[in-house]
Amino acid sequence: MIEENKNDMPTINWFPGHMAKARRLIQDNLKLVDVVVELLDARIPLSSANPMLADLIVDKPHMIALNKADLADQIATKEWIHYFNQKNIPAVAIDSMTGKGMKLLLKTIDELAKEKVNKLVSKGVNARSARVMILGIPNVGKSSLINRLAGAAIAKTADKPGVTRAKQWIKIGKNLDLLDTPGVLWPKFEDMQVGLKLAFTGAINDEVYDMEKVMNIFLETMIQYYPERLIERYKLQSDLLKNSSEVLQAIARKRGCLLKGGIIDEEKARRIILNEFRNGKLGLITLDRINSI
Ligand SMILES: Nc1nc2c(ncn2[C@@H]2O[C@H](COP(=O)(O)OP(=O)(O)OP(=O)(O)O)[C@@H](O)[C@H]2O)c(=O)[nH]1
Repeated sequence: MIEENKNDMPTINWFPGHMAKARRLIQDNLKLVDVVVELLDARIPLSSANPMLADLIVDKPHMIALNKADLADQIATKEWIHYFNQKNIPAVAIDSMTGKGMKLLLKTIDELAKEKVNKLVSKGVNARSARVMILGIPNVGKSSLINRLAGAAIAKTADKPGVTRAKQWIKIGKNLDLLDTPGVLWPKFEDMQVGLKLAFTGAINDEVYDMEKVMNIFLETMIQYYPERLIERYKLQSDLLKNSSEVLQAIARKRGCLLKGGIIDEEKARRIILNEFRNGKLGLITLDRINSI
């Protein structure tokens, strides 16, 4: 059990002023769109969610895209999709780097928007493209997704008169316009576990947290859920996997992380492990699990 200690948590600049500003910006943009795509990190679908989102979007059609699915445990991703579907929230797994899942994403947005567009048509308004915006916490892949969709775009539309002059819309597909700037949600920090997972996945800047503490807990998590990945990747003896400090030392030795006089360079080993996790070299890993809700 990890002790909750708020003082250990990184301080990012999400103090109330920033949150209020982010909230206002999102609320302004929400007025312009028909559908909201909430982008989550497939490795941490709970920890990368912003609990205030529901209040912000009220009854706007909304779906979830689990991004970075190429790095997540595929079985866990399927379970998460099922979990959200049961709550009547459409959810799809995507990889914004390769474009995997984009077709299903667009189809799902289209379906969500249909009702709104049909309503306009029934009121005698000419059918228009549905408008959509992407929301998510920092580093979840919002720009990558927008670029990916824009790359496939038929054309980029200029400012839309009558909507707002400053907004840029990207035409994606026949019937969709995407707001080219995403909404940045603030991550939630109150829960120590959530903060740690945000740190593992790079949602929090590496400079602002205690790498030693975070990596100890990362290794504990790996020992608990994915011990075989550590064994495979670092060719460890399975009886070594008792605690994070032994594992760290063993990995450091295997990787030649040594300082003068043969002293182990733990800091270097921590960086190696973290980078390898983030690059998917430890295999496909999901750190938020349904059975822990
Ligand atoms: N493996 C993988 N990496 C991704 C994916 N999408 C984005 N990334 C990477 O994640 C990092 C963050 O992506 P961005 O698109 O900059 O994220 P963002 O949400 O716009 O970030 P902010 O500008 O900080 O709000 C980059 O290094 C991307 O290359 C994905 O689907 N798979």
